[in-house]
Amino acid sequence: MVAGLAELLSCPAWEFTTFPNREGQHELVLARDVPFTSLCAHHLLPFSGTAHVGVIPGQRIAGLSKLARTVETFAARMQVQEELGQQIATFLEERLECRGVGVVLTAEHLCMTRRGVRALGSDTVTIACRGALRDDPAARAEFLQLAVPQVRRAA
Ligand SMILES: Nc1nc2c(ncn2[C@@H]2O[C@H](COP(=O)(O)OP(=O)(O)OP(=O)(O)O)[C@@H](O)[C@H]2O)c(=O)[nH]1
Repeated sequence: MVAGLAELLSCPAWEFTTFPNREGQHELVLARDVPFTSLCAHHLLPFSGTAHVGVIPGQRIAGLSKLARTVETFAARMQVQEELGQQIATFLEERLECRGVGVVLTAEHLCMTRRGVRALGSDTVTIACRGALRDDPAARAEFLQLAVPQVRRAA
């Protein structure tokens, strides 16, 4: 497990409010376009963009703001984008004991667009999926179609 993640799992800075899944919501719940800013651990320059966080609930439903709070909490560290997505997915999977988690991050890295290679206008998309959103092709396709901006625009 990533250093510090175990500590956060047992003691987040905010209440991770959940509700009983009384009506059997075992379909996708998706928080889209959650803005985030983090700091590139290598260059100490910001990278920022949007997160799309999908959950297929199990016995509990997450308070919706807690999905965005999870993104904010992990983005507050110095990060590598791939690890940020994986940490969010691991945290939600563990806390919610849900059937699936998917995290799509789209971000501009200033270390890549404003210095170095200066690839102005580029962004980076990373995907971290667990459970049904990783292993069930239909569930994964539905999640990505609703989450990924390029797919959404084409639809
Ligand atoms: N799943 C779900 N959650 C909802 C809905 N409406 C509101 N919520 C969430 O219910 C939760 C209530 O959590 P609390 O911790 O009591 O609320 P809070 O202290 O205002 O927390 P923050 O909104 O995170 O500041 C929040 O996460 C809301 O976003 C809904 O229709 N579905």
